[in-house]
Amino acid sequence: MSTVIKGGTIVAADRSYEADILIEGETIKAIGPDLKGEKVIDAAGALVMPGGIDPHTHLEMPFMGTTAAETWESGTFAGLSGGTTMVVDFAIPNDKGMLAAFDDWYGRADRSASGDYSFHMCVTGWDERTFDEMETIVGRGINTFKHFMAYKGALMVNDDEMFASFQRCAALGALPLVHAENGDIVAALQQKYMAAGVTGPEGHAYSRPPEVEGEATNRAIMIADAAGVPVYIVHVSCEQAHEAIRRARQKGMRVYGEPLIQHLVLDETEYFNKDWDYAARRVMSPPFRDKSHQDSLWAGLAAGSLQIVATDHCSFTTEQKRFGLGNFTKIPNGTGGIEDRMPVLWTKGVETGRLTENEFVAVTSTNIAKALNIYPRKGAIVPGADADLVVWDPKLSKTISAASQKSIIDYNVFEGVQVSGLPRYTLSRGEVVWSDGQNSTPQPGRGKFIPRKPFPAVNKAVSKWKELTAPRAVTRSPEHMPIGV
Ligand SMILES: NC(=O)NCCC(=O)O
Ligand SMILES: [Zn+2]
Ligand SMILES: [Zn+2]
Repeated sequence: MSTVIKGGTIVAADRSYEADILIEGETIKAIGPDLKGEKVIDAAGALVMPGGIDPHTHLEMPFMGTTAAETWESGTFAGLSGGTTMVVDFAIPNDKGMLAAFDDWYGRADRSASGDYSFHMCVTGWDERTFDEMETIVGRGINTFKHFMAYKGALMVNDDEMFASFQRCAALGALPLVHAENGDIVAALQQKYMAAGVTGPEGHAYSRPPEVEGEATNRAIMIADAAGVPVYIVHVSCEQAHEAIRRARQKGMRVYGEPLIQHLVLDETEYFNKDWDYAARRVMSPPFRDKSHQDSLWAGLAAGSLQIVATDHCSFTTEQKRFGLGNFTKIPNGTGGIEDRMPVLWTKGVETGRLTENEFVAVTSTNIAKALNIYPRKGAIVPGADADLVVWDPKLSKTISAASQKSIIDYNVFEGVQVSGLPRYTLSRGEVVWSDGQNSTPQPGRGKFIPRKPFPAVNKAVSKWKELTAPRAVTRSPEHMPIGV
């Protein structure tokens, strides 16, 4: 079966141009004028872009004594409705280790995902089994390992554990990811504010100030440099963290920075809302910041010091958030955004002139595919690529509302935000899986695991340079040595 997408403007990360796209089976066959296919998709007046990739989700994540309520079925379908055709979720090893975690995550995604997916594997401690299992995990198609510098007593790793894991990543051609917040300081500040009677969601924001994130970001970067490996900092929320990334990149270090759509658009005043539920629903780590930090993140995306926009979609119901009534440290951390990332970024970014349409494609898809080593199978409109495509209609608009969303959560942190720019159609490997106004439904089990090979180039370059510039012993001939000592 062949399909042609007709009459649209292709928007890629590097340019925009008018052409049709011919799809055969699951992949792009040809790009050019006047192409013909058995089925025609109308893209007149629309932009055709690579499907969005959300590199940071936590679907059905067991966390803080509960499990994120957004499921693989609802989450991936919500993503497709907003133009996201692939997600990368975080597998968390329990006592049974990484291989069991992989099987667990794979089993649920395989049964339920409507769109394609991959996983990052979390490193939550360090021992011989972890060392060995990392290699097996790379063999299973995972090239990224996540480290939490926060969540003391749960997921947090210390510097020595992180350094050991980063060295292992370097050896395996894998990329370490880091949640950068100083977990010791956060734990101390949590106690301080609770003791002072600040028990509501605002205490969450007070206990995680930007300095705590900036310090940890800088430390993670330095540890990666010492280990001779690139590093990817997730959910960069503030100028302090952005500054550390900018500084490192200026020195030639390979550091990637990922702000979230939430941090770009929502600010800390959300936590001061008089309605406890309203504020608690917005509790996530790092917390929302003030407008000056938002300006820094937008500038970073335009300047290239930040390259990726994600969601960290980790959605809990209001009932789950209420576990933290009377103690903000018990409010499950996480917010949603998978459905709204692309429309909100388009509206607040491209429609305002903060981003070009090509930068939009870069930060929602192409840069991510490159950073995760699945380019150009994903993130590109070229012959041979998977036909994951969005026919994006800049004239379609809506007001975001929990009442009409595809996500199964009972609220939406973007409630009331007006967006213009939405998918007219979303295609996943050649099939229309979302069609505006047509009652599209989830197709659980349709999504495929996308294996990701180790990095051939960047890790090799970093370790080669490290080796060339490594400190070496000075060779001294006997006449330059003291005698008789
Ligand atoms: N971000 C957040 O608050 N929850 C999800 C887990 C994480 O990424 O830290
Ligand atoms: Zn995190
Ligand atoms: Zn996360």
